[in-house]
Amino acid sequence: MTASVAFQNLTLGYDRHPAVHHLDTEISEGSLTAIVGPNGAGKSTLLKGMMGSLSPLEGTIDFSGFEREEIAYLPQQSEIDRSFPISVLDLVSMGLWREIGAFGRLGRARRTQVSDAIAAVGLTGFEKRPIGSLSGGQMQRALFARLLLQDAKLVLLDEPFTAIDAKTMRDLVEIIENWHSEGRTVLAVLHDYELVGSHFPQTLMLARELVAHGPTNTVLTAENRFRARQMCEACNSTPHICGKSAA
Ligand SMILES: Nc1ncnc2c1ncn2[C@@H]1O[C@H](COP(=O)(O)OP(=O)(O)OP(=O)(O)O)[C@@H](O)[C@H]1O
Repeated sequence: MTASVAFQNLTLGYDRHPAVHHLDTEISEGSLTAIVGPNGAGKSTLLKGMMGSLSPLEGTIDFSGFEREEIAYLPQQSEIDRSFPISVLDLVSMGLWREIGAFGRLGRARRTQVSDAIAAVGLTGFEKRPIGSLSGGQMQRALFARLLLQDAKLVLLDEPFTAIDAKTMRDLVEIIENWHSEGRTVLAVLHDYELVGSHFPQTLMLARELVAHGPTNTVLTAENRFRARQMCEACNSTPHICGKSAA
């Protein structure tokens, strides 16, 4: 059976103020999708809804063929607490928590897996470094190493390339493309339309409501981008008349 994530009349929000309105669309298994839209369009809110940290105000998210434990999530950098005193090795090892539990010890095979993941993101030699001492790009590499170990079927990335250099971005895009070729389903919130056009076959454009979803070349049109900006500006200036009303 093929898996999918179906959004049915989905409305998500905060204190009953909707940030994503009446979304109806479906993400198919194995797709590589960029989620785009202006600031405040509801992109991060949609990922939080998929992670279960926000409950729908209305409608449903139906994960057919995906178990909750098979979903990996990379939050925006600004939401990650880097003051916590752990090393790169500890952070990356957390990717194995499903197999070893929160306080389990790493056996030799697991230690090799962790070293391989650290090597795959180019951080060999950084194992003992506290995460608070890493640059933004090094931290993002460490978080991708943790994702590699999670071995998830569905990977959700919130602005994975913010504040990183071009080389790091190329390396991380390669990891994402490998996930895609392995048949994993990947959704990434992105702002760089050129990057989306060259590496992401599918795009979902949001402006609180769905603007368009489908092959990237049909979604990333000047007309859709203009409409998305207009819809978001209307929402931000007069939220009470934004689109359809929530329940
Ligand atoms: N914790 C929160 N409490 C209240 N409102 C929130 C909260 N988080 C987000 N919002 C509001 O919900 C709306 C959508 O925010 P969201 O972060 O999903 O947008 P986004 O498309 O990811 O934006 P950006 O591109 O700026 O990151 C915005 O109006 C935002 O102010």
